[in-house]
Amino acid sequence: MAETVTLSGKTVPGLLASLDPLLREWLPRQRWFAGKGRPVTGFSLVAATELLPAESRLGLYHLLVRARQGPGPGDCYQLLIGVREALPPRLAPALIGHVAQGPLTGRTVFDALYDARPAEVLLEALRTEARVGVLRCERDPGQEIRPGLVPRRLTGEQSNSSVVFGDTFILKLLRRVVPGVNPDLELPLALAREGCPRVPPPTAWLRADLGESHGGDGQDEDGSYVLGVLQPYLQGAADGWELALRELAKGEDFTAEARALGRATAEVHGALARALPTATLGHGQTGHMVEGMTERLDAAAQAVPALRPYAPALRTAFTALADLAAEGRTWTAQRVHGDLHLGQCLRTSSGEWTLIDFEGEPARPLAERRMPQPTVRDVAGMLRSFDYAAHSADPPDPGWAHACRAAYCSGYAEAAGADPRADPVLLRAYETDKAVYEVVYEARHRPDWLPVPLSAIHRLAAPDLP
Ligand SMILES: Nc1ncnc2c1ncn2[C@@H]1O[C@H](COP(=O)(O)OP(=O)(O)O)[C@@H](O)[C@H]1O
Ligand SMILES: O=P(O)(O)O[C@H]1O[C@H](CO)[C@@H](O[C@H]2O[C@H](CO)[C@@H](O)[C@H](O)[C@H]2O)[C@H](O)[C@H]1O
Repeated sequence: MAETVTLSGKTVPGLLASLDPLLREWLPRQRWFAGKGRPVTGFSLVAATELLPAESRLGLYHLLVRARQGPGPGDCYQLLIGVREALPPRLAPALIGHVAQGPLTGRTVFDALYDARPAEVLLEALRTEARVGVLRCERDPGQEIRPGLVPRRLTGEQSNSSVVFGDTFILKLLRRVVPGVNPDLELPLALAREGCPRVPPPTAWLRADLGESHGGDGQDEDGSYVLGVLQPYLQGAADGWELALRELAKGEDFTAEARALGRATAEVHGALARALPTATLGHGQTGHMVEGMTERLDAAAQAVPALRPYAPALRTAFTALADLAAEGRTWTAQRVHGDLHLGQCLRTSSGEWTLIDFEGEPARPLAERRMPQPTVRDVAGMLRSFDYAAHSADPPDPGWAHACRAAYCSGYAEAAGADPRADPVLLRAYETDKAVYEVVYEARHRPDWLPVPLSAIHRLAAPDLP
């Protein structure tokens, strides 16, 4: 049984003075730091909540800080800062630094998510729907959370940070946060209401309620931030990326799984279309969409020189779509996953495919991520992912990707009643847009992987070559 704890909720004057020089060094080194490549020039505090006072053996602070990087207010990050006299060796990888100034002088601060006690404190707060400082915990009254579940931090490369509790729940704490409705909570809640079994239903969630606008990136700005979501942990589930690589290494066929994944995607799309508003994209909206794709391509070509020679040919994928719209073609749009790839698909121990991580592409503005879009966008993401897997194999196996891509589209068509391949212009535009995104993503986060999306760019730029 978890030890009960009273969360302090105090604010701490001067806290940032203690942390600033250490965070400047530490923050840019984190996998989830979104502003890679530009130095952090300073911080401003959006909110600080003391959970456990620093005078106790373990101090714990919840922080929302903006990291300035050049002009503009900078991105806002969620940090859970632990404070101890000294770190035990098991917490060495969590070290942020030794404080030399301000109220925490002489103490050691660390990323508290590496430690069990802070994670227990968070779970207990969610379980009891605690309200402390600006933090608000809410939960689904229909799901039980047993007290005292043992936490374990996930160690994989992530855009956010996750903790598993007793193999029963997983808590994802968002790292770069923006005010407004977050699709990572909004869509799973809507799907749960719709009774869709393909997505784990949110059990509890954490928000910061700042009451007034604090500068965000879109129309949804309302001073309320979604900070984390607790959901059932699918014990024994395997992620699609690892499964695909395993089958590739063995030279095994993956088309049955690809087909099942296509069906699962179509079912989730069906439920989203029932749960949330849809739209028709006419000439104007399609033009806007094409403009966005073209702008992203231009920005990507600026940022990644290897993309430049392909830009004119890639642009034709977008102009072809604009031409169809000019002839009067329209498309149905609805809420979609927004960043679907094999790593977002979990195959449960009973063999069912489940989709996770509805945050959308983290780098895009929230308002854009929440806009209705053609479902082909997710299909394109998955098609790209089969290609990624095949090109990560040694030697690359384009035939494997080709077979999986076809099987995925067939599975999708079976469940949706419409085959994404029936609209090749739309599909090519979205696949191109996704490959361009991936080029930028890899250049920024994993330069060694850049050849993978670039090989697709090469093919997409010359679609008629064999
Ligand atoms: N409900 C779940 N059950 C089991 N594992 C999960 C679940 N949700 C997420 N995971 C694991 O956690 C990892 C990170 O989750 P994800 O939502 O993709 O976070 P991020 O946005 O940080 O990438 C996933 O790749 C998956 O392995
Ligand atoms: O899962 P995230 O929300 O963090 O998504 C980001 O990271 C992904 C990589 O971890 C990245 O996906 C790309 O690499 C995958 C293999 O690692 C591949 O399956 C995907 O098809 C490819 O796009 C994703 O784009 C990015 O947003």
